[in-house]
Amino acid sequence: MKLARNILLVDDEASWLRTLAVTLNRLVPEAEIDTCVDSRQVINRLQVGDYALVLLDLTMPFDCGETLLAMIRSEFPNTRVIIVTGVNEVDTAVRCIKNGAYDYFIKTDKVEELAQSVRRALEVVGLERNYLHIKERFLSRTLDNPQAFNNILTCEPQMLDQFRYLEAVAFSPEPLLIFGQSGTGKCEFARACHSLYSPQAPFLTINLAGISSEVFAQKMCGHLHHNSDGQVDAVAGLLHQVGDGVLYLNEVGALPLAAQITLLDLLETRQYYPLGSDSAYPVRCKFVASTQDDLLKLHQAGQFRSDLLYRLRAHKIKLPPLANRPLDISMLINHFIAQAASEMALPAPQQPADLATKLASYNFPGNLHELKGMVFDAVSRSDGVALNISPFMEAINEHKSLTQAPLDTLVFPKVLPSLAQMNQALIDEAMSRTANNQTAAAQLLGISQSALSRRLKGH
Ligand SMILES: Nc1ncnc2c1ncn2[C@@H]1O[C@H](COP(=O)(O)OP(=O)(O)OP(=O)(O)O)[C@@H](O)[C@H]1O
Repeated sequence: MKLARNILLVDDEASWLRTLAVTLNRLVPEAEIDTCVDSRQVINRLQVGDYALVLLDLTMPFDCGETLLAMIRSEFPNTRVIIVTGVNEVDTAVRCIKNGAYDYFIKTDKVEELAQSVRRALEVVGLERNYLHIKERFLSRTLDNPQAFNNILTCEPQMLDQFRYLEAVAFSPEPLLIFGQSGTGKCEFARACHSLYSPQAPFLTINLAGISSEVFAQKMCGHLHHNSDGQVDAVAGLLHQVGDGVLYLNEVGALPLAAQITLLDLLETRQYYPLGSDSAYPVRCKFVASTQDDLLKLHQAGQFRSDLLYRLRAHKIKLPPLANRPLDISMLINHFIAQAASEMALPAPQQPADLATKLASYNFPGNLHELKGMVFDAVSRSDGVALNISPFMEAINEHKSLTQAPLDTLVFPKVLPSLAQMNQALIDEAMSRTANNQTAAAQLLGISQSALSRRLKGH
């Protein structure tokens, strides 16, 4: 289930129906429009078609509009009804709204206003359907499409929860925001979302780190170039290329403020204009954005728009760092050994039984990128039987020496103390460590007991 977009237009005047269908096709291009001239067929049509919205005339032979309105609201509560009629009576309008009509228009009203109301009704139905779907999926403990997660190995319960959540929200047309350090698997999750949402359509990525607002607009929307000979060259943007697929916005936190407005506009209007063109095209893709930065903090620092932030995180996934997934380490090492051996055409060496335990205290600052790199290095250095563990031990020892360094090294404050202050601090420390035993303290300081005694008296 994606956008709610099926609309049934009901009116006994065939020519009016045709005109209305053409107008709405133009003003609400994302809608799929059917017509019905015979009021007796409306309920049958609703039973077989998945209509989000019915535009209903009031005065028709056989079943009148008000009767149909009551039937639709009771039998198809998830379908909205907008009355479009020649009856310009306040009483009738009030009665229809009270009986559940979403809106009421006179046939002579401005079509733009009707189109706006149609858009809003489709959005409301879409949101309701999404909410129900997400609730149902999330409450279920099993995955319907486990194959979508084939490339994400894990047995950590917190990650499996994220699978179920992703499966529940993948079909929503709202954006998905994936938050996690580099190498925690954000791109793999975006791909899993694509496998669930639109596996037949493209998956495209745009890296936003360092991009300028102009390049962003051009890459997204494409452009038309008007040559001097009157010819027009068109360059298709990502929004055109991706079609109904998934567009992955990598590092959205790096997007300049002006480009954030462009993105917000795309998300809100679901329309775009190629540069150099004044024709609007519909945005049909799903957006998945990733970030290593806390967007709320970026917003507080004035670097990220709050309206975009709230729009992007309609659905959000937070991926834990690898150091918090101890159950996965051994399995991931085996996975990367197999991958490395196959890519380098080498025999796959065996993982030593205690390697994962040795790595338990290592914090993997580069997450899976780092683990993968270590395994590839280890496989290339192995004899084909046992995995060479030196790349792992080097990282562990480096980590140890970095974290222990401050203990063995003097750390001076920014403003250096005077020699007299340092002397006094050393004497105080030695006296305190030896419980005020002057002989022992003098030994620690490398001076005689009488010299220490003189200094203490002087102090
Ligand atoms: N759970 C997993 N099981 C197996 N391989 C994984 C898993 N998670 C990630 N990988 C692999 O680890 C590498 C890093 O993952 P990925 O690119 O998805 O991370 P990322 O968070 O998007 O990184 P970056 O922020 O640098 O773009 C990739 O080669 C990916 O295939």
